[in-house]
Amino acid sequence: MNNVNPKSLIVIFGATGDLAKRKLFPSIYRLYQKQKLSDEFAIVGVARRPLSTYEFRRYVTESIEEATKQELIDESFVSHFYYHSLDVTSTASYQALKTLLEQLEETYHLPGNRIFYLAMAPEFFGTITSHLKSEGLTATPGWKRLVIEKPFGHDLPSAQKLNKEIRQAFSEKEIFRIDHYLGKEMVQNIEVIRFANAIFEPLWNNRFIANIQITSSETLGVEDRGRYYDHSGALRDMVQNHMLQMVALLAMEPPIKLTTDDIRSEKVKVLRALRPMTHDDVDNYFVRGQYGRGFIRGQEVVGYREENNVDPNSNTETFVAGKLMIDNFRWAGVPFYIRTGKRMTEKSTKIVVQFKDIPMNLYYRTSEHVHPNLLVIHIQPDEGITLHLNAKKSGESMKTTPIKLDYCNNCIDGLNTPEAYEKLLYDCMRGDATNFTHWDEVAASWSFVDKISEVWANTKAADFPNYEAGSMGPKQADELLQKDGFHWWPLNGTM
Ligand SMILES: NC(=O)C1=CN([C@@H]2O[C@H](COP(=O)(O)OP(=O)(O)OC[C@H]3O[C@@H](n4cnc5c(N)ncnc54)[C@H](OP(=O)(O)O)[C@@H]3O)[C@@H](O)[C@H]2O)C=CC1
Ligand SMILES: O=C1O[C@H](COP(=O)(O)O)[C@@H](O)[C@H](O)[C@H]1O
Repeated sequence: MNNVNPKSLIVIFGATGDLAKRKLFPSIYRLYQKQKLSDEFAIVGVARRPLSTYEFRRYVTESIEEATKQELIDESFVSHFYYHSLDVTSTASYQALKTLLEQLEETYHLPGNRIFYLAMAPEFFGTITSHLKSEGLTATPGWKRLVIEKPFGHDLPSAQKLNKEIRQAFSEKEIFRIDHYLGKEMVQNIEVIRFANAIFEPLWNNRFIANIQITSSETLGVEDRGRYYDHSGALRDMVQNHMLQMVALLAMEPPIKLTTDDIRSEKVKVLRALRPMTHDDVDNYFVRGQYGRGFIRGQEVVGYREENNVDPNSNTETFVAGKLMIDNFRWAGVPFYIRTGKRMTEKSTKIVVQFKDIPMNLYYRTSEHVHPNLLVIHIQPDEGITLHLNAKKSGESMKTTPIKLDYCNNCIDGLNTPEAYEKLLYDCMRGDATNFTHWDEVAASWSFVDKISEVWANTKAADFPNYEAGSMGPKQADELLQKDGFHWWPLNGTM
């Protein structure tokens, strides 16, 4: 396949914001360095503040230098960047933007392929797409694509409303809903580990797997996103999208082919097979937490309720643990435990697949306990796979000892492992939507999550804050597994 993208023009709405600065500009630069962009490309940044194109180029350069911690060597790169000041809520300046796009397409000999990237607050998504259409910016001789950031709605009804709005201007095939976890190297590796290895797929079911644990922990607090986060919480911010996407990839049936539609349709089936929570189930299956004061790497940090733009009596959860059951033939009876939170002990995303115990312990006289086999998929910061087995303890007669077979992905690729946004942008430019979420996945995820948020919205969490910053969350999250005879496997590799 040709590794260079088709000639296209990218319009970034929200070009002066945090996402553009930290993720999008550095990713475009890396694609340029790797010669994955066509020689002729143009990027137009859009935001309200009045900047000249010269000032914007300076800003892009600084953003990239800050992100890559290197001086931007290739000056010609930023000469492809242009700026247009516009308030997206008013149609007044869309015509001038249209003229700019047409001029650039002429200058760069572009065939009219346009990517509209909405790196802006979600309340603007519907307005922007409607104005793009009414002002004629979507009427282009080439293809058009819309990249849309999360959150995609706040619940199912708002997501449906938003979807209806953007579908007035873009078809489902033209919409690329970003879930940046799907761009992570080891998340993409889940399919390969499962479907390219004869030893796993036969065991990948309720006859051999005891439970699956997915943890995504962060040490950061809400930082400067209190205004958004206090209305969202961890359930909407992390579970509805990233966590459920990982569940879907782990649990889906092998797709007929590795095409976008085949993979997505298998993922949707999993999300639809999630056992819906009844009002009474929520307390038994889900745990919420909110951090109080504590220490992160020896530094004292404030509690969630003391953060900027957070209600001092906030009932918003910054931690969620849950037990999901997938009611289908393959997974009946196997709990999928998920856990995610802010201000936890360490920054780590890991999946642990715990296999069932051997039917009988032949070594009970010499080894009281034979360690369960575990397959650990390290998503971040270290990327790799560890298989936990048992072997004979050296020098001892038939005594077992746990051993690990380790594969480290980023030890080989090191800093060259492409960043999630880099890969997703590249996919979008090539029109590959596999690692973006289809509307059906979004809808099924909201249906599941809405039941939990409804219950939580109507019941105040009496014990908030219920975990200390720097800990692994409230004790109820441990009890969730203890009730089933399991425990969370530690993240630091000591099993
Ligand atoms: N930041 C992150 O790490 C992540 C962000 N996201 C999502 O990405 C999106 C953007 O987030 P983020 O970059 O953090 O947001 P910021 O608040 O940092 O940036 C918002 C951008 O929108 C522009 N803007 C605001 N109002 C208008 C308007 N009326 N007309 C034109 N431009 C406007 C702002 O520029 P100006 O003030 O000059 O108009 C700014 O460029 C959100 O949907 C967020 O949820 C998702 C995952 C991670
Ligand atoms: O989407 C989000 O993800 C980040 C965590 O992403 P990661 O790649 O650093 O694991 C989270 O901090 C943020 O709250 C959420 O909106």
